[in-house]
Amino acid sequence: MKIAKDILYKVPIEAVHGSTSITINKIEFDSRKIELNDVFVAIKGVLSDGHLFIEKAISLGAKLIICETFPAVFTEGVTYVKVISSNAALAHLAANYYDNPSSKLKLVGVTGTNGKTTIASLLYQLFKRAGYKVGLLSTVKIVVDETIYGATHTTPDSLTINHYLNEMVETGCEFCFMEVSSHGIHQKRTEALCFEGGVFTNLSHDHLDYHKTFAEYRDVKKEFFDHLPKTAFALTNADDKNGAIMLQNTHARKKTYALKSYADFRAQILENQLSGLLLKINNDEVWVKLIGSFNAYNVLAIYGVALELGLENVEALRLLSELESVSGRFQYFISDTKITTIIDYAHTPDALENVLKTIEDIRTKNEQLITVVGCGGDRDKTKRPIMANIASSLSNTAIFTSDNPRTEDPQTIIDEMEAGVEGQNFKKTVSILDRKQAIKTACQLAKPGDIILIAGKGHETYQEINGVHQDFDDLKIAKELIQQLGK
Ligand SMILES: CC(=O)N[C@H]1[C@@H](OP(=O)(O)OP(=O)(O)OC[C@H]2O[C@@H](n3ccc(=O)[nH]c3=O)[C@H](O)[C@@H]2O)O[C@H](CO)[C@@H](O)[C@@H]1O[C@H](C)C(=O)N[C@@H](C)C(=O)N[C@H](CCC(=O)O)C(=O)O
Ligand SMILES: Nc1ncnc2c1ncn2[C@@H]1O[C@H](COP(=O)(O)OP(=O)(O)OP(=O)(O)O)[C@@H](O)[C@H]1O
Ligand SMILES: N[C@H](CCC[C@H](N)C(=O)O)C(=O)O
Ligand SMILES: [Mg+2]
Repeated sequence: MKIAKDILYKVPIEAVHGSTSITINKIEFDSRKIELNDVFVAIKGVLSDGHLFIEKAISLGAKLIICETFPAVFTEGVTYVKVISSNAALAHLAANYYDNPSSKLKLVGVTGTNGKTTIASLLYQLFKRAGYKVGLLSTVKIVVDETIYGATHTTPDSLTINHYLNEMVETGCEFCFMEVSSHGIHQKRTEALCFEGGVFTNLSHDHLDYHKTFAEYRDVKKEFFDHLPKTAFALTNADDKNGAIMLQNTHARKKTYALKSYADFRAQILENQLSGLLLKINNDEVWVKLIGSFNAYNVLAIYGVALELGLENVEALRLLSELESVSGRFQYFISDTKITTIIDYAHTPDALENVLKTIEDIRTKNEQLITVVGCGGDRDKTKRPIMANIASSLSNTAIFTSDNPRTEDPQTIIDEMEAGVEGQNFKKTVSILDRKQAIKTACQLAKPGDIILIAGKGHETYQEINGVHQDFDDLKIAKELIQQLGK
């Protein structure tokens, strides 16, 4: 049981109607979950407006209503608090409700278009290997030291974040690494958290359905760094043209990493093979099992964070060399006939181009590259033709197929992809609606030594079609087909 006024601490309040000395049960922002004596936070969403459900919440027992506009009539015995932003209020309420768990461990947020899951997951792995209890909030999963929970978002809502942070504190975790998505920042899911550090990876085309312009998308990411405290570090990629912009107005300790520019943490790629990368980080050589030049950036960012959090240089380098790849991020297997199949979550033009260029760097001319790729439905449509163009120009064969069509017609998505293919590349492409058939065709086409890239779904174990999640695992299916076909 908590007292209303205690959990309202730091919430920017405009007006109050009723008493804030009441005891409350728990906080909800979905009226359907309200129980007796709960707080209902009314949020103006994308699809509907929580303010329309205030009456419903009260009928289910809500005693404290947090809203941006007062209703026309007040209900007796219910307290109403008018706030400037319900999202921001929710963030503070959630942090207060769980006694500010983010201030009781070292929390590091990773933001940027690509690399968040990789960096956050590998930091989790590295600090576990260093002997600490650690937490992780990522697209793939939520981990409280060794207990794994499913993830629904890259950055969950603030109630969920604080719930798990609290569990981490209770379990004795000293560190937590979390992904900070642009939706998360925009919806203030991370607003009341106390960060020890922030990392910027890179910025490229994504989510322009939600953010409308690239500048708006960039500024939302920057907001995360604007809000970091003086005591935190802000580590940015100096090779990315938006890297410096991110730190323009931050109060945090500014640190940079780069392969091409001057930076606090510098690396050089000495070798880049299918078995890993040999890097020279500052003055030390280290062999890591991760593949592809983009992973040199990820490794360098991880190294920077490890040092900023107090690990010794030698220990950080040793731990880097032990890291294992993250599920669905350049995950691969080699068949009996030496066909290499790579599963990668690349679902943006930039990520796809990176993965294809990485394969280009490590393959010899004799091997054919067959790419299977689709684009998700109900998401940014403008990336479809661009991704198809990239796949068809950088592969010997590109097979366009369905990703998660969601509520869209999968054939329409493929048509929109095909529109981006340049004339001279058209003969290298084929469209197969059914993802399993598309993967099967790639396996049939592949000759010994060839490379198959299956892009877009990475770790996902389902395909979402019209609201239904059907079992689908790219890695499992590819392994089965390769075996069935005796490849
Ligand atoms: C577009 C978007 O970000 N939507 C998020 C948003 O929901 P919304 O604004 O659509 O909510 P809404 O349905 O309009 O409802 C408004 C309010 O009314 C409430 N309501 C609604 C109905 C009712 O009967 N009673 C009631 O109280 C709802 O609980 C809500 O508080 O707030 C919800 C609660 O936090 C989120 O779950 C939801 O994420 C949806 C499911 C989603 O798909 N989000 C994706 C796009 C997302 O956030 N992705 C990023 C990663 C992107 C990336 O970098 O790859 C992420 O961090 O996961
Ligand atoms: N530093 C990087 N630069 C460019 N591309 C990268 C980088 N790291 C990973 N990628 C590519 O982007 C894909 C997605 O990587 P990852 O899941 O780590 O990113 P993310 O930022 O968490 O993405 P999401 O927003 O979807 O959660 C990977 O599968 C890989 O192809
Ligand atoms: N976090 C990403 C996931 C996309 C994954 C891809 N498989 C798809 O379904 O579009 C997003 O919400 O845009
Ligand atoms: Mg992610």
